[in-house]
Amino acid sequence: MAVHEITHPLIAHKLGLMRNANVSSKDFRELASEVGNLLTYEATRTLPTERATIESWSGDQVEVKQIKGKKITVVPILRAGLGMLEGVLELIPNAKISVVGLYRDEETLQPVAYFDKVVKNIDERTALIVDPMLATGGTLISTIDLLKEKGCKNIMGLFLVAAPEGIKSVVDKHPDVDIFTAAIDERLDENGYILPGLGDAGDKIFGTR
Ligand SMILES: O=P(O)(O)OC[C@H]1O[C@H](OP(=O)(O)OP(=O)(O)O)[C@H](O)[C@@H]1O
Ligand SMILES: O=c1cc[nH]c(=O)[nH]1
Ligand SMILES: [Mg+2]
Repeated sequence: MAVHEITHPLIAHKLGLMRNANVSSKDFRELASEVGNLLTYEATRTLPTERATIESWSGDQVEVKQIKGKKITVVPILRAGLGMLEGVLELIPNAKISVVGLYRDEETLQPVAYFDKVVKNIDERTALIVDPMLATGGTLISTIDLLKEKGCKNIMGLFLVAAPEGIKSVVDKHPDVDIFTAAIDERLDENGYILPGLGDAGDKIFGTR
């Protein structure tokens, strides 16, 4: 497993706008999607390619590269993961989508799973989990457990902000999973919120705060 903090200036700038207490839902949603797009570009950098021969505009046979194998299923975690989905799909528009629904119980901070609709041949695909926040790590660990139970072997996760405590828990439990995050923040507060963080990402994306 590797944890990648993507320190690109565009990502840093957009994340800075999202941290503003007065950011509107419209702006937060647009920025979540844009950062999701940029993280996808980074996370797909190491996808294996293969050579193929095609007929080009001139009628000549030319060798091109294409992504090898069964490719990707994008796994947005409801609700907040939906806020990044459009930006991810802009770069991999043919990806199959496997939706999972989990929320974090506000008292216990434990994840509660309430929905999953995963593509059938997930054992042949790389799963790209998308969720703005990796806090205690409980939600991500449950999602990875679920995907592995269904046979998925290659798993990556995209996050806007991750807490060191959550990253450690995920690395301990699932050392094979690659994590790409726009920022590794300082710590969790006593309610399990990331500091400095973004606040409640789901509420901001859906305007329910
Ligand atoms: O790492 P954890 O401590 O498990 O917390 C992270 C989870 O919390 C948030 O979801 P939330 O429970 O607020 O659900 P929502 O997306 O429906 O708002 C966030 O989008 C992650 O899914
Ligand atoms: O900081 C946090 C932690 C969990 N969920 C959020 O939306 N934000
Ligand atoms: Mg929420």
